[in-house]
Amino acid sequence: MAQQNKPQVLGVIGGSGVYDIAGLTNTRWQKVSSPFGEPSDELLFGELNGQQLVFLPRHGRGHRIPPSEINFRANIDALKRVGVTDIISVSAVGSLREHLRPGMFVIVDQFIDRTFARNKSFFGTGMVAHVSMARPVCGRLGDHIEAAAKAAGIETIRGGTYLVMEGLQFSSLAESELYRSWNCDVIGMTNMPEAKLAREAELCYATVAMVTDYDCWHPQHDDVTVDTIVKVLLANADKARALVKAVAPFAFNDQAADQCSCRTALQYALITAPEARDPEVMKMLDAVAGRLLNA
Ligand SMILES: CSC[C@H]1O[C@H](OP(=O)(O)O)[C@H](O)[C@@H]1O
Ligand SMILES: Nc1ncnc2[nH]cnc12
Repeated sequence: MAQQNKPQVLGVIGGSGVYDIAGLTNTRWQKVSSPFGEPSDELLFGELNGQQLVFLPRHGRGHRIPPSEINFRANIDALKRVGVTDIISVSAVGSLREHLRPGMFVIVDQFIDRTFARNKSFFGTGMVAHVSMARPVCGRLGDHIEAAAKAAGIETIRGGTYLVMEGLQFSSLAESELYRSWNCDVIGMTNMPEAKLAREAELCYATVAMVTDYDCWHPQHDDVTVDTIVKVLLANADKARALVKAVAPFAFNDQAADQCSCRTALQYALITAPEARDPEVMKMLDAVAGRLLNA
């Protein structure tokens, strides 16, 4: 069932403060069309140590697109379409825990999805599928990020629950305290439905969450503002770039990648009978579910 001999291509989705990626060679920005609409921006193709890497700024260059209006489906479809197999999401987050201080990096492993105004699936009427989100991030990719961070001397915390809120406004104090009572660790506005769609597209997905603030619950810290977030992001941008660079050799040289369960996430997920499938919907799924539908 594993996908044999598929070349590994690392994709990086850059969040707030990360609108391109330094140190790539043979770079070109290129428009990629998707049946799901417009991705956030052109994709930046480049090479890192001779291996292909594809970068997409989640909010577009210049941070034009707010979280609720990001076309997550087009972004993930475009990355899959150009051959990306593994996605590292880089995201700014607020901390809901005393010990997660601004400047720290967290490799999150769970999400609580509180978003409500977004297209959350590639599937629907005409082709229904239900993938597992029990373990929403790729543990294998998480291992590589952890190893790379260690090698690069970057302090990271492994594990944590990311509460995904709709926004665009930041949380009220009551909401922030509610999420803390749910044992959430960090809060942001973007990693859902991104992680769900990556799973549907059978892509490995892991998040590096960069803590920028204490949201609004900490009695000794000011309530979060964009200004504070940007200041902390700027101070940590080099660290984020160094981490992406350091992960690449680990991710590129992983013999176990083909066996990763993320890559067969749709195997037992499709439920619509072949004769009940809508050909138009199937056409749109050519990249996302091509492994099964074109077989
Ligand atoms: C600019 S502050 C709020 C903004 O930052 C985070 O985005 P991303 O995950 O793309 O770094 C947060 O989720 C909000 O969208
Ligand atoms: N406190 C916060 N709430 C939501 N998104 C964020 N991104 C960075 N900090 C945040």
